[in-house]
Amino acid sequence: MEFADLYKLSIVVQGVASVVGFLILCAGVYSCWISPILAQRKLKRNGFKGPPPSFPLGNIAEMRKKVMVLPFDSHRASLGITHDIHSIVFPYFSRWSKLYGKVFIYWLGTEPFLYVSDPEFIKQMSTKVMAKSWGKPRVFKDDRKPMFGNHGLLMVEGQDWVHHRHIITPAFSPSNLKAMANVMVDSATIMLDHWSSILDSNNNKHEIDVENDITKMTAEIIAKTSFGNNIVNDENGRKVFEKLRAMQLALFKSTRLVGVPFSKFIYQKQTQEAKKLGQEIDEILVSIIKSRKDNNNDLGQDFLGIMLQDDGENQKLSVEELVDECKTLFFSGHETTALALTWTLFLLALHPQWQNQLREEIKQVIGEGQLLLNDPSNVSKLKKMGWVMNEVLRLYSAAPNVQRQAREDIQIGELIIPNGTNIWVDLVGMNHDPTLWGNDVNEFKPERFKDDTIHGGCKHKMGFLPFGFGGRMCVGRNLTIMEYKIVLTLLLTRFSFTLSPSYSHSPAIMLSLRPTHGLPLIVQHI
Ligand code: HEM
Repeated sequence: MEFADLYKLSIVVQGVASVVGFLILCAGVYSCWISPILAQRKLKRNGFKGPPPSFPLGNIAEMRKKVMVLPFDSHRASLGITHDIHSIVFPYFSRWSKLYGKVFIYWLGTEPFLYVSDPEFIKQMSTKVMAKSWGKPRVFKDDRKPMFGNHGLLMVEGQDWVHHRHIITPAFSPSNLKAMANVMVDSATIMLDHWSSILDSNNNKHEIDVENDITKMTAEIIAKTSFGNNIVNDENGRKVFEKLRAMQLALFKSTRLVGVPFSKFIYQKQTQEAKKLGQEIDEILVSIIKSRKDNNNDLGQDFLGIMLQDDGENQKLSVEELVDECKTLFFSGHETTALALTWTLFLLALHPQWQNQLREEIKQVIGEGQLLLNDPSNVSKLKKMGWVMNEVLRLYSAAPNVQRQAREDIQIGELIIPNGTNIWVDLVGMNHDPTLWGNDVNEFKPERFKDDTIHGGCKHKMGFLPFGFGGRMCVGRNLTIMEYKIVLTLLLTRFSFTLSPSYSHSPAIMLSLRPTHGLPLIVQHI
């Protein structure tokens, strides 16, 4: 090629590169700036109010100021133990809802979110839109991809969601759950025997961080129920189990600027760490799934085995989908249950009379000694324990919110929720709303569920949604209820609990609602 031709070619290449660069810049400016401004105008036209956002953080600056966890000592000194936690964990929502009502718009970066803590609005929303037509916020899908993938039940949408839900629901059938009860008894007993040996060498009284131990135990239970009993001894199984927990910690550590353009580049180290762990976990899960598939004659009755079964009607899930389902079940299946148990022990430590009432009920319903081992599913008859569980989920909602994204314009009364708007249903806000529960809203009163076991006397039937609402309601709720009752029965029949002086009351949102400094309790043999 002649020099002149080369020169012409390089001019053309430079021209094309400049045009491509310009187009990328335009696309960036449009999606990060112009599109959010247009969305904001549309929301205002449709009657939505809310705190004014600024570019590029939206309302995050104001939210982050208040989210900061106070240092251990100053927090202990400044806070007594109050169950009025909405203004502690979501001070900005608490303030904004006084200004703008129970439905308003706020911004995470350049993403508009519709805040909702009005049960009537939720009722109307869920009658207008079918479960499969809701989306899940794209910003969260992206942010939590290493944990849940994009093909697990929590994140899939549309017809894919229908397909996944259809395959996964049978795994939680009563007969499958009954078969899982012994796994729960075994794992809980290992933890309790360990506590016993600590007490034996400490004059029957010792401080134990129960949150830590309970989380490990529920993680072991979900690992065994997902992949079979051998998973904790198997080399690959142990690795995947450890890496899943490491990734969870990596994601908890970081308070990322979700919704802010290019924020991934600011938190590059954490993003890379979670991504790398995510890839390693995927590889190990693929090898576990493949070897299980090769052993076609014995797929097993754990979650993985059930998901692999072909009922002749449904196409099975692909390996990629199975990997995401395994991760989804692991993360959504142990953290929330562990927190429900942890906050229960906290509240029972403050209310020893309820420890005694539950022990009495256990004695009456289950009897003493070995009965639990004969038929662990007997625990379903423990009614008072059910009230306690509901009251704990009300005061300290393990899952503090439910999220959706509109995939079409939705008209609710006079308002139109524009397509693409993210929706944040504030369960903590509703659970602590005196207009729904009365003036004793922040008191621990399990008896409010005595005559109204489902709604606890809440003034609106959609005001208490610990497991979500509509067709996307939690698929694991029956498993949780059984696990909660089995573990709590075993705990209360062997030990008594009081709050340690070193406990600092600092509930905080780290995906779930957690005690920031753990839960140290003084544990004694009965
Ligand atoms: C105290 C324990 C639990 C609480 C408070 C809880 C709460 C929730 C909530 C609020 C939702 C969202 C529902 C919605 O979007 O409307 C949900 C969904 C889900 N939960 Fe749970 N959950 C718990 C335990 C579990 C367990 C043990 C598992 C699995 C073993 C599980 C698996 C899931 C899955 C897969 C979804 C997505 C369902 C779908 O979108 O179809 N959860 N849960």
